[in-house]
Amino acid sequence: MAATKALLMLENFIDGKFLPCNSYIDSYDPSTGEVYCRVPNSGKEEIKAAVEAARGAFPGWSSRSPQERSQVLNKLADLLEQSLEELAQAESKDQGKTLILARTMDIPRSVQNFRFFASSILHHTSECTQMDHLGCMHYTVRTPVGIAGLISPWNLPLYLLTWKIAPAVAAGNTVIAKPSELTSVTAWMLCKLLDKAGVPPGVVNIVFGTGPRVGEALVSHPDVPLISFTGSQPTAERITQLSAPHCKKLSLELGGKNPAIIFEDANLDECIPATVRSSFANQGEICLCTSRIFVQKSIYSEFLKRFVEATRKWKVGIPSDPSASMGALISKAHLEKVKSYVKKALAEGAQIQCGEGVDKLHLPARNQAGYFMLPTVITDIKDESCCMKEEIFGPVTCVTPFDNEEEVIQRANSVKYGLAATVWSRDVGRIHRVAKKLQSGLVWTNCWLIRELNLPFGGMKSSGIGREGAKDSYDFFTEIKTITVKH
Ligand SMILES: NC(=O)C1=CN([C@@H]2O[C@H](COP(=O)(O)OP(=O)(O)OC[C@H]3O[C@@H](n4cnc5c(N)ncnc54)[C@H](O)[C@@H]3O)[C@@H](O)[C@H]2O)C=CC1
Ligand SMILES: N/C(=C\C=C\C(=O)O)C(=O)O
Repeated sequence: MAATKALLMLENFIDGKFLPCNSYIDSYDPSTGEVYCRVPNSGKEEIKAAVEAARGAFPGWSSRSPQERSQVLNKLADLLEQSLEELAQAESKDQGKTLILARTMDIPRSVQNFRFFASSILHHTSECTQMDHLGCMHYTVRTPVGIAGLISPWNLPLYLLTWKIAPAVAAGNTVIAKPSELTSVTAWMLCKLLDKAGVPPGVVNIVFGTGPRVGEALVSHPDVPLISFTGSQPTAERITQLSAPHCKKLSLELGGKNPAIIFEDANLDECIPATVRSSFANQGEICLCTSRIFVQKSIYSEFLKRFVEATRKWKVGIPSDPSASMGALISKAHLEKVKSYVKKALAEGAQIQCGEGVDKLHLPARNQAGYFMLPTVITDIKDESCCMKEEIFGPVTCVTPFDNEEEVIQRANSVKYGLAATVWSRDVGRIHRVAKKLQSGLVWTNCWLIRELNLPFGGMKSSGIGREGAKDSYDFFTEIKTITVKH
């Protein structure tokens, strides 16, 4: 009889201690479809304990100097970096992404998040004004808000969790974080490093479980005055409703339906590989991924031919395959949802140029039940189609022709989202004009996903409320007060 492998059991981390839970949720390896880990199914009781711990730790942590907090965060960054390979292996297994991506993007960026906020916390200044005729001066001070509730998604698990934990604790808050129940392993591994880095008990508490159960308990708790959330728009709506009676501070980083606009003077040698990457990186499971590609009519046929050829070379493979560009999608339910969009497009008369239903996916026998799908390119689709309006969050992108600048701006802006856009042209004037008119929190021109962490990150319209970055995160995680002194 084959020996059954022991499941990885996670525990909550509250007040510096790992604590078991009364009930657990199964967590799947997306590349095989097998359960490999069990995640605490926490609820109100665990949130109550975490709030007590975070409240107890707040006076000590918030009264430390920025320099002292910075040292701790730098130490944590060093420890994460020393565990880079182990964390990358865990992230790839838990999420389904390629090991290469976890190694080169997710974990390095998690390290960078701590280093970045360890540095930026040292450089904030406050405002001061004078009213000499009244003998007054005025100045502002900022203080940490208190206990920060942080809720993160499954697509970039440690990367997005640390993007919230680092600025919150750098500013002197204590935190209760709830990672996605689908990808909790690297957050649990992070807990093992906190004590060694010098993070006092209760400063960072991580409570695992589902959104409706533990997520809502966190959002509804009256002693958690601030919620930072990254995830879907319907969940953001629910969080907003639950927070309203308490007037909580909210930062909401939500989805996108991001356009790429490709003008006839674009450098296609650069644009095509970058647009394949912007459409399909991380299986298309990044809120910044391109899902509507507008191509000027005169180059449409050439672009499409070359884009489809390049997409067919974007290999889908098991996450550890070094030649794979794409791994497995997060879950069976999500895979089915993404595939259902391709079916809907077909039913509307669209053409599938490559990928789902057209090409064959080759996988090893033990991965046949994994959540894989080929990168898929759709054409001949109307702007009103759900594939052109709704966030699919998978490896599916639509290509459509346009005639002129004015038309394409109007079409690009005709969705409820406004997160990220790319514009490809050699005409500098046009780039500035178009970038300014796009309803989008981020516009990358002649590139994609080059991040400047100092500057605001976030979306407009249904893509969210608030921005994250050096100054924006500091403003969000602190309260400002104006003090007037008459002398
Ligand atoms: N960054 C992004 O833009 C993301 C977008 N999505 C979109 O959302 C769709 C659904 O994915 P989900 O995993 O269901 O996203 P989600 O928005 O439900 O999950 C994100 C986080 O919110 C938590 N959550 C869920 N319901 C909650 C509630 N009622 N109260 C408090 N916290 C709650 C989840 O447990 C998870 O930690 C995806 O297909 C994709 O379109 C998903 C993940 C990230
Ligand atoms: N928020 C997301 C991506 C952020 C990327 C970055 O900060 O570089 C997302 O996919 O949800």
